[in-house]
Amino acid sequence: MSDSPNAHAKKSQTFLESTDSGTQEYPTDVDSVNRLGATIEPLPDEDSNSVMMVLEDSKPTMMVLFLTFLASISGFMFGYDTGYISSALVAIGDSFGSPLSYGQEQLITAATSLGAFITAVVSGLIVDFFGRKPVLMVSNILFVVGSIIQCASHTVWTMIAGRFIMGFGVGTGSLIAPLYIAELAPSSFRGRLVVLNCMGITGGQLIAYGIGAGLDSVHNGWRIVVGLSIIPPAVQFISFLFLPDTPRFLVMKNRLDEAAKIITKVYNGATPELVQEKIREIQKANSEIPGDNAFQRYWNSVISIHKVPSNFRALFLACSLQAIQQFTGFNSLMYFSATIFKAIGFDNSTAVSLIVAGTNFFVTILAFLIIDRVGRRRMLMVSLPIMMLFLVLCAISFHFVHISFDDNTAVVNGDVSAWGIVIIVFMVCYVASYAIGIGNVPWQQSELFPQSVRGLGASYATATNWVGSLVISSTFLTMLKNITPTGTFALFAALAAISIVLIYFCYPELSNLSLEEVQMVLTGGFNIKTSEKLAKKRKEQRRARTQRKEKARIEEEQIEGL
Ligand SMILES: O[C@H]1[C@H](O)[C@@H](O)[C@H](O)[C@@H](O)[C@H]1O
Repeated sequence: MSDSPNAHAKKSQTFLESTDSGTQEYPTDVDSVNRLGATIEPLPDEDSNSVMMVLEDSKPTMMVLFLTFLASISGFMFGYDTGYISSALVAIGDSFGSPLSYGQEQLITAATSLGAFITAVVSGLIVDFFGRKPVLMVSNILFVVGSIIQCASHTVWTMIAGRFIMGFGVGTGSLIAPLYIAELAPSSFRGRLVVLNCMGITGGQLIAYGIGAGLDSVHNGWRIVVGLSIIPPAVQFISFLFLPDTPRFLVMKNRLDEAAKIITKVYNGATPELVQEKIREIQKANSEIPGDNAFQRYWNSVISIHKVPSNFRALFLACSLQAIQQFTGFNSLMYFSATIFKAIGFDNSTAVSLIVAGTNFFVTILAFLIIDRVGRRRMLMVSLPIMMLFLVLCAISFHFVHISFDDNTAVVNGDVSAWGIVIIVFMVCYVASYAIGIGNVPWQQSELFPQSVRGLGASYATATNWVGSLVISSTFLTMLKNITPTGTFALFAALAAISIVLIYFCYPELSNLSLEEVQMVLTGGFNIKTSEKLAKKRKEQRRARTQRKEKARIEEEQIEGL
């Protein structure tokens, strides 16, 4: 039942007052953190039996791994659908009557990013109301419809329409999959499990490049490449018919019994008492956004995300990281590396591009292995300076290579020189340093927000990603022509330099913290020092607990052996 107008007005007023002061959520803990000058005193000590330590420390259950794997199919589709287009553009040839013009190629490529941008914005509105699972399933339908239209298309415009609709699916999936995973994962494994989705993206890109190259000379082979993309969303759709939404969403909707059932399944060692404690913890971190209808609630979340200081800090960080990921230029290589390598003079440029996609994928596996151990902040502070270095080296090397342009701004000819090889080596190093840090960390975005604005915040950040991808993919060739490859790579390097300063001063260490602790860190400032201390403390506590468990296990074995 909805509130009476008076009651609702009062609720909204209280809400707005509290958002002004920024103390609406987590009154006790956050106040203590602020009072103590952002020390970590109010947090549980090593011997505490708190939910944070027992549940968040637990190894992911089979159920969590299974759900993460299925959700990562969205990542795979994101990668596959953005990856196949470079080979398809070549393979389409004159399937639509005449060869594609440069402008048509741009439109076909950009249609998916544009569609993705639109749904990344809209989905933020709906995931918090309808749930993560139903919206994910709708994205599957959009993927399939988009693929079918493309497969059957005989004109450029139907192809563009198919890519656009598929983009709706890509945008929605790219928002929800990491959100779904982050909300399920125990905190000490959250980073890794979200990176699994990134492995889906980079693996999808690699496979799309590979299949595209393999079917290059098959008549209408590009239709097979597109047609294959129907299978993963169909599998994901059917699986999710039988699978749950996240406990955090269910608690938000007051469906506590369902939430309890799932918490029991996703956390190892979840006794009924711990499950109840976990639910209370989630409730405490969750402020219900008031409003009589969806629009009012959406509007109030928009206000909350901008006016509550900790929410706004989270928003600033999530969007900045996605912008840094895109504006430091990686996708220019993803989409145009074949063009660049052709310009430098390589005959089999698609094969050389496979090296870029392969490096991105394999280094993402490395990121998967270390993200929770090394920490997000440290990975960024190592990866960005190395990236900047190799961007500068690429810029310098391009100065020594002769590249010319035709009227369509496409890059042509040039001899393979020693500098050409040097550029490839530098690019591979650049891609590796990208993939170890900024290629993955921004997708941890959901952990920055409290669940009352998590969908909205993740949607702003995902939309930033797609705008960046759209801008870079539609301006890169023009930049090469107008400010030269040296100027273009120097510009990316300059943006990387600014990013380093931003991360150094603003991005706290969030690895190993529970989603509720992240909110405490972002209250009253960016609290870099506090976050580092807290993350370290959590890590040590975890190590000590593992050692204690191991010791107890050995002792038990010895007693049994007597
Ligand atoms: O994290 C992903 C990944 O790095 C992809 O390779 C890239 O194409 C995407 O734009 C990015 O969001």
